[in-house]
Amino acid sequence: MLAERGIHRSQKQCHRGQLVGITLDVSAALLCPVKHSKLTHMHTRPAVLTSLAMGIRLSHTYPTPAKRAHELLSDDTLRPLFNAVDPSSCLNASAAATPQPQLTSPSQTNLKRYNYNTRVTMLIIGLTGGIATGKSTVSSLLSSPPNPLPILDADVIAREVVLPGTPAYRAIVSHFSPTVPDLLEDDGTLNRAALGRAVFGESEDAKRERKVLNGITHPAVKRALVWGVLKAWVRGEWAVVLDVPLLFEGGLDKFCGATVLVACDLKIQKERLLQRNPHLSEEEADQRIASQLSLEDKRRRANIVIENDGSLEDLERSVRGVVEALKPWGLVTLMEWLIPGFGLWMAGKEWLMRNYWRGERKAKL
Ligand SMILES: CC(C)(COP(=O)(O)OP(=O)(O)OC[C@H]1O[C@@H](n2cnc3c(N)ncnc32)[C@H](O)[C@@H]1O)[C@@H](O)C(=O)NCCC(=O)NCCS
Ligand SMILES: Nc1ncnc2c1ncn2[C@@H]1O[C@H](COP(=O)(O)OP(=O)(O)OP(=O)(O)O)[C@@H](O)[C@H]1O
Repeated sequence: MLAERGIHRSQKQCHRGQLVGITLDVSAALLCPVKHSKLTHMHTRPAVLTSLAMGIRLSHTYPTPAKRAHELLSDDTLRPLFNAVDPSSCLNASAAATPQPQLTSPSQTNLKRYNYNTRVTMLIIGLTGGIATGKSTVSSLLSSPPNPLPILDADVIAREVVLPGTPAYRAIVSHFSPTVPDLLEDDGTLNRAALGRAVFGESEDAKRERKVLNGITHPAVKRALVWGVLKAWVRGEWAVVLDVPLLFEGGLDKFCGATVLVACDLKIQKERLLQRNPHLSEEEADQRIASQLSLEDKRRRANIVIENDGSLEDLERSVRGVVEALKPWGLVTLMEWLIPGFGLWMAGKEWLMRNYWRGERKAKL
């Protein structure tokens, strides 16, 4: 069923910017000879030496999260998931031309371009979505047992880097205090509602001020994310989740092995936003939504789309499916470490495909 729908071809599209992965993998080979020597000496030594000498990572291409999901779930369970694949994302022209059945349930996981190259050391999962679509809810599910993943939440970090005394705080006060009179609370912290009113919206002024605020906060947020990723890698996590609302806008998706979008209908998004932030007027809610790349654009860019229009139970089910699909395959991992030629072949293939795919992407956007 999956092959008919061209799902198998779409893997060529998702070999994307993985400099972090490459660096981590080469570093792993350099730093972890002990770990590798736990495997058969005769085989692992040439594997490690080859990867070091060539300076090429032994990539982890898992062409088959979908196949894995297929094995775990029945065809009936999977059908609604794969029905949701955007035909334009398939390379297979005949599959793209096939009429696509409509979504059959309100909350589904859209697994597309599913070959999110997991790697020896750690998979970086970029979690994003529009404002109030449910990223934090998904994050908390991902960080819960039985398979808790470490989460780096950009919103939380963005709050920390603007605490009084930080360079970002000083820069914000210096730039915004002349135009935002109520910029500071009594205790000296930023009045976030007032700052929000100054930067959200589609007017030229708001756009300019948002650019300034992003220019101040984003470098600090990115630095904190890099540290967080390194710490997770040192701890030996198999994956780390970057919960970043502006993942695509800020170009951070280039460093992710997989990108997961939490999306929902615009009307539901606005309702959830107003319910969660009752101090916002309808107009302010619209302005916040309009300050981000549209969900349609994000849908086109993401590897996985979680449609969060249904209940929390639906969402929980979708998240479980995503984790299963992303989990590494032990056998391929072992093969790549044991057989250097196989690992190198995978790395070369990936390099070619990544470049090919990036060309495609530029042409499409
Ligand atoms: C403007 C600020 C003060 C408003 O604070 P407030 O407490 O009302 O909102 P909060 O920070 O909780 O953000 C809520 C949501 O708004 C959206 N959002 C926040 N900043 C931005 C932005 N610069 N552009 C577009 N959307 C944004 C995100 O979806 C975020 O999840 C604050 O959002 C901020 O400092 N933004 C700049 C830093 C940033 O870009 N943060 C996002 C993660 S990198
Ligand atoms: N499936 C769902 N059913 C009902 N309510 C939901 C569902 N998913 C999320 N919500 C609610 O919607 C609101 C927004 O969700 P959440 O805070 O997770 O969004 P977010 O994308 O992280 O928002 P932000 O971009 O502002 O950080 C919350 O009040 C949450 O409880």
